[in-house]
Amino acid sequence: MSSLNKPLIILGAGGHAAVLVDILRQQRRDIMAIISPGNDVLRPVFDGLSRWHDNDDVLQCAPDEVELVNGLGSLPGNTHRQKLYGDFVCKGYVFAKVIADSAVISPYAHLGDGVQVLHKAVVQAGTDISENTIINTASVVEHDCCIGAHNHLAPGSVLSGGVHTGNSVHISTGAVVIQNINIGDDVVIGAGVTINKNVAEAVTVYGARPFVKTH
Ligand SMILES: CC(=O)SCCNC(=O)CCNC(=O)[C@H](O)C(C)(C)COP(=O)(O)OP(=O)(O)OC[C@H]1O[C@@H](n2cnc3c(N)ncnc32)[C@H](O)[C@@H]1OP(=O)(O)O
Repeated sequence: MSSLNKPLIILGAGGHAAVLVDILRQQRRDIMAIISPGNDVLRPVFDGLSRWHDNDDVLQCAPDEVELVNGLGSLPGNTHRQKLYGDFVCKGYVFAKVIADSAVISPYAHLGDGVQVLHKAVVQAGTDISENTIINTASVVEHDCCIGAHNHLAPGSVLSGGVHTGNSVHISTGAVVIQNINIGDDVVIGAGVTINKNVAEAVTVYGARPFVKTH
């Protein structure tokens, strides 16, 4: 169970982490540190925050003293974000939810630990979103959807009512899924694609295939 009061440690210091820290600073959340293992040039949004260099630096804090924020972004085929989440959950740590103030979340939706809902995203009533999933900027998850763990709904993607996704699904920027579709585990839906049939697990769907129907 996550709390709004515990100090946060941000794992990662790239573009996705920058968006999250921006949201959290606007909400005046207590950020204890960001962890940036490399020699990245730090962005202005991180100014004034303590910088740690190793993910294991988290272990100096007991799991009940802090909450973690998964600052790694998610692209098709890259499992670092999911692995990082699993490694720290196994050690007893909890990942905080990050919800932008401009997001619209129904009180009748359920969000799992570590779910991130970014600016202008909408999550409608009856929807369930499992752990460590990103609902990215301006994406829409309509009523009664069931979204698996470790999904990434990239910016501007739209899931109509009653869509079910498995775990580790990536729905790319601007993709659209019509109502009551089932999408299997480990699927990638390409940018801008419209999905109107169920998708079996572990496939990538991309490219335009317009139909022309005579009236
Ligand atoms: C805040 C953020 O930035 S979050 C990150 C958002 N980014 C995303 O969501 C990533 C989206 N990625 C995609 O859509 C990718 O194109 C994928 C994953 C669907 C496919 O990637 P790959 O398997 O590497 O395919 P690849 O790039 O080799 O393209 C193969 C062919 O399909 C075409 N193609 C690839 N994706 C698409 C697409 N979405 N729509 C139409 N055509 C496409 C390519 O142009 C290429 O055609 P060509 O051979 O005639 O040149």
